[in-house]
Amino acid sequence: MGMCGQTRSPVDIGEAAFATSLNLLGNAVFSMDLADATSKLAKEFKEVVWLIMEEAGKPNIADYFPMLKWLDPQGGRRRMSRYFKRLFALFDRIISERLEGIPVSGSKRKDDLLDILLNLSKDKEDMDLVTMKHLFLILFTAGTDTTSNTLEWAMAELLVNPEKLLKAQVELEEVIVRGKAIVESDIARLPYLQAVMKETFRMHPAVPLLLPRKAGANVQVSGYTIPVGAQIYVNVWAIGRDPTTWENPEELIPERFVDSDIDVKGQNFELLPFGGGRRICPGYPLATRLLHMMLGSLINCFDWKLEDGVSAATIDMGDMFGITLKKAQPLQAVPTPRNSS
Ligand code: HEM
Repeated sequence: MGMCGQTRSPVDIGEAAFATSLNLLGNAVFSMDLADATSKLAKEFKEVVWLIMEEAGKPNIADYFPMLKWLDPQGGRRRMSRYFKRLFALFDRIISERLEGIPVSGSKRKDDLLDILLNLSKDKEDMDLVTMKHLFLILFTAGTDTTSNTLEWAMAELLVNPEKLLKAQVELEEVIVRGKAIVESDIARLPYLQAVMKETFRMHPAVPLLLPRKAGANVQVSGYTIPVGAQIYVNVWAIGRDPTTWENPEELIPERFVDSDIDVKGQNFELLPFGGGRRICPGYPLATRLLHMMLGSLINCFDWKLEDGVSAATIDMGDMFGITLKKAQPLQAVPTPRNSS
């Protein structure tokens, strides 16, 4: 980012955010920098997680015509099992190096998730290596793309609404210092930044239909019968843009969340980007912290403009529907370092 700032060249915001999320998760789980461009293992890891997310987002005709499932007409299942094998081979390598006591290069490891699970596995039979690897799989797939897509949308919305970007930057200058990265303890003192994040969650929920659920019994909801066994999708994208709930739902108005009690913890049904109830996203406390820190730091350390030839009027703000809601055209933006005041 700093280099792009010096050469005034554009940054692919989604890609930078993906690498950052992978790096933060990699540190928490394995004490490893999985975005390290010089590490072969990190490169392979990043590539496989990216391929899995790409594949998971592709529409599959067999989902609409289940009798075609066994045929795997688009080859998605075959490709996905190849990617899972590659990722599990990487997990195997990381786990066996840890068991053999090989130190993690360049890191001061202290009770990361892998250590905790390995210790747990000594007493608990059901915490075996297979369970661990599946847990890592879900953490890395559920935690990276969702976070990076949300950050990309937040930046895109601020770049097409420069007056909101300026307002967020002014708040940061007043509360922190201009040009400084923000830390977790700063977040509580930045209500406008929090409101920008909530507005982004409302307009661009990363998992637009949540994860599918199955009705456990026949139920009546608003006069409709939902039969036992039916697959249920909750369209939080549509809920976030419902004009009977939100005034001017297509506009970015973070102010609607300033002095409002509405939060993303599953209690306010008009804003459910992380779902709710027993299956609410377990990563939401981590994701919200990461997002505030990433967005706050990006806009406090740099001024931003859209790449040459693109303006707020011409930028493509369309989304690409997949398992996560991605910006169809990757956001390219040019940073200029902001000097500390
Ligand atoms: C902006 C970031 C994120 C968003 C919007 C998001 C959203 C969601 C949603 C909507 C669900 C399904 C909940 C439901 O159906 O009620 C989910 C599940 C899940 N998320 Fe997240 N998530 C994010 C980040 C993360 C992170 C950082 C992690 C972990 C590191 C994570 C781990 C998980 C896991 C493990 C599940 C499955 C839970 C289960 O099946 O019970 N997520 N997430």
